[in-house]
Amino acid sequence: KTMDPQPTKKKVVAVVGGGLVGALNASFLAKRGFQVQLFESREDIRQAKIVRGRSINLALSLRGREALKHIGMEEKIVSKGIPMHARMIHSISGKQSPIPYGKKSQYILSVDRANLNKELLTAAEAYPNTKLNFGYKLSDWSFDSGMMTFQGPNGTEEEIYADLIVGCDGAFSAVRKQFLRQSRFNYSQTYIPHGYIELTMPPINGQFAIAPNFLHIWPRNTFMMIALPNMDKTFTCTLFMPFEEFDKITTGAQALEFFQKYFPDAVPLMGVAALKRDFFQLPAQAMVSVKSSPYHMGDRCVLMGDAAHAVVPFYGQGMNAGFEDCIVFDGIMDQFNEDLSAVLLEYSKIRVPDDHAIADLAMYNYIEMRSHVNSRWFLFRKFLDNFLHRIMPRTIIPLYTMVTFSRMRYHEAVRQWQWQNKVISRGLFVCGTASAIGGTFLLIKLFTMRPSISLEQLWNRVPALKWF
Ligand SMILES: Cc1cc2nc3c(=O)[nH]c(=O)nc-3n(C[C@H](O)[C@H](O)[C@H](O)COP(=O)(O)OP(=O)(O)OC[C@H]3O[C@@H](n4cnc5c(N)ncnc54)[C@H](O)[C@@H]3O)c2cc1C
Ligand SMILES: COc1ccc2c(c1)CN(c1nc(C(=O)N(C)c3cc(Cl)c(F)cc3C(=O)O)c(Cl)s1)C2
Repeated sequence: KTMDPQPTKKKVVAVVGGGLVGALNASFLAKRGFQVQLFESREDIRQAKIVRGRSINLALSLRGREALKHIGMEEKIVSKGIPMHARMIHSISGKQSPIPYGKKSQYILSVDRANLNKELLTAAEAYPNTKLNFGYKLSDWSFDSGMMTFQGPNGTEEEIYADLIVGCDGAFSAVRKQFLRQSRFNYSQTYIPHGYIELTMPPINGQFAIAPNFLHIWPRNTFMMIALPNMDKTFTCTLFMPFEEFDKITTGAQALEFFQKYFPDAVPLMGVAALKRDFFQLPAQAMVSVKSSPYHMGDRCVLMGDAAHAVVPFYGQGMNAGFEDCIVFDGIMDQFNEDLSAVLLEYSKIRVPDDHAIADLAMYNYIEMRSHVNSRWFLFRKFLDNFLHRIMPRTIIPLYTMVTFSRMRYHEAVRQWQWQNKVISRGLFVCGTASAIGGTFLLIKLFTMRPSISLEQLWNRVPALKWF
């Protein structure tokens, strides 16, 4: 009688980092029956007071929602989010122009970061095979022994073992440090010259100061401000500006003067005193883009979320991409029946091209937004996108639609977008030459048939000419 196969004593998986991705990942892994130990350097944010630092609210879209759905959290999080069905573009004159994201069902959600993090930690903690450890800061780990070294809550150094280490410790990951010692590990980080601060727009007479179900944008080329609504009827406004511009504004009066020049409609909505106070509450925060590959080391360690790929926020996809990492990893665990060396190798092979693609897209969008995007250009671009999509719905899909409202792999969305750009530019070229030839032919005909018409009569007769 063959020996009954030993019931696999489920492996110990350590999740390092209890931010958005680590907390979510703990649930994904606990659901699979692993012994999950989550280690977070900060105190339990469910007990601590609100810590300022990262963006207060975030845009949650389809990719992130699919991950939440996987652990049964989608409804709970969506119910506390505010739908944004369109962008609201604010021109310098204060004119507001809505641009829908798409059909009725295509909306994004403004969610509160701290609340999301708390809900995800509580969901992970609910699993009997999960333990959350706060005040544990990883300082190193060993590939061969699987031992991790932590600075424990009372300053003690603790060595803890895991079969698998999942690095979800953010853009400045300590888990990734070991990867940097590894040959053939590729790593790049780019700080952009822009920083950001967050300002608040309070409710007026208990109501939202501006339309709530919109992502408000004040595009001003090198400067840009966006505002996302909160459940308490405030808006969190994020001002993006080069650090050297922030450095020039050192007094409340200068801050006010700057806003009156570039965002005049926002001044009365923020309140002059609050604007002067909020502007200097925190120094402008930096934004870094991190790309790395591979995401794994043998069958011992894998990086996910910002630890693997921190992206600039100009696509609202950082968290959504990190959440999608969890779905992809989980799917590969099924595919390879949890054989970790096969799973980790496949995960890097599949996920690196996609996370690099969204990192590139976000950086591309940052460069586009800061160079020539003012409200007229933004409106024109989105109008063109939506117009072409309407006449050729299956051929031309706006890039943001593929990124925000589909699960299409990020690198495939980029390929499709590049193909579309070729089709459009070729199409425009053909139309351009055709209309030039047709137009010239018409003019010649006009002149040969009625030589009497003078140029300024022609000028007056063809109003479109006045644009040239
Ligand atoms: C201004 C701004 C706006 C953004 N807007 C959006 C948006 O609209 N939509 C979107 O999808 N994304 C957005 N993002 C991106 C999003 O914030 C990040 O992608 C997301 O927070 C990444 O989650 P994470 O868990 O991987 O990393 P983090 O959120 O950074 O969490 C890392 C965790 O690890 C812990 N940690 C760090 N080092 C250690 C250590 N050595 N030991 C133990 N624990 C450690 C940290 O305390 C932290 O809790 C935005 C980012 C910024 C900066
Ligand atoms: C909390 O801090 C932040 C900071 C930046 C962002 C968000 C939250 C949420 N963001 C989203 N961006 C898109 C998008 O696809 N694009 C191309 C856009 C990109 C920019 Cl920069 C923009 F201003 C509008 C759009 C737009 O189309 O509305 C979404 Cl869709 S949501 C950017």
